[in-house]
Amino acid sequence: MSSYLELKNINKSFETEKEKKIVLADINLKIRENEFLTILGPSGCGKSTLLKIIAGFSKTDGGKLLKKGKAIKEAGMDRLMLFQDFEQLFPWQKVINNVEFAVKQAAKNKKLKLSSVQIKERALKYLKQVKLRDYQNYYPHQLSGGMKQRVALARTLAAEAEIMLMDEPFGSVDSQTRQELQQLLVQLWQEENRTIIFVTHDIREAVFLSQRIVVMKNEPGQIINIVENKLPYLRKRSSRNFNHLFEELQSQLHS
Ligand SMILES: Nc1ncnc2c1ncn2[C@@H]1O[C@H](COP(=O)(O)OP(=O)(O)OP(=O)(O)O)[C@@H](O)[C@H]1O
Repeated sequence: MSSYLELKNINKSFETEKEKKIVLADINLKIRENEFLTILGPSGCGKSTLLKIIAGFSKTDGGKLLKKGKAIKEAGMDRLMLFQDFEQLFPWQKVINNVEFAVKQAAKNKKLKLSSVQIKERALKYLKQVKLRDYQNYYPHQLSGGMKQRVALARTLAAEAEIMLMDEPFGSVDSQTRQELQQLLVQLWQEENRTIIFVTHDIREAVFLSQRIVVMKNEPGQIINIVENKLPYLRKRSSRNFNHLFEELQSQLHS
């Protein structure tokens, strides 16, 4: 398997006044370019910690993170995180300016000179993709939670992050909006060449979204299985195969 991103023997512990707690133990994982990978596991198994290590926000106790064979030790614009929190946009900027900010960052990174018209055009392209073009002049506080997550999604796309690290981004929205956002994300992933690493504890979300599902267990956080999900997109939540995979994953998580 060609490996784009590789986690090699990653270990992580946190020290508190009382004890040293091993959170991640010997994590080994190869991630393919442009794949949609989900990390599924119970609360506290270290999913967010693992994502932060990939983002370069959190140091490991040992092990390596490699991208195309080269060690990466710091955060970079190639790996951006999207969180559950609705308040990840700049509240003082309109929707369009939030996205333009990311377009400018991406251009700066590539040493590309863009005119203000070009910057706006690019930002609008991403807002159109998340179906929020008509809300370009709204401020974040004038949007619903699901809309804010769509702007955050547009901003990550506009930043041209090759790797999108998503930490339960739809965890705070109602179930109908959540399903709509899941469908939108699959569509965006199919349109854009991005690698997505998505953290969730929701089995159905993992089955709906991803090509591979990394199943983790608790105390210490370890990978217990990696499941290939070959169900054709767009997945039907009511289908027999969908529910079969759901049950298989459920039994793995509870074993
Ligand atoms: N900064 C920290 N200091 C001490 N312990 C921490 C810190 N960050 C995380 N932990 C501990 O690491 C463990 C894993 O936390 P993490 O947030 O990665 O789990 P998770 O699988 O993402 O959980 P959830 O699904 O509930 O968000 C937990 O026991 C948590 O208390």
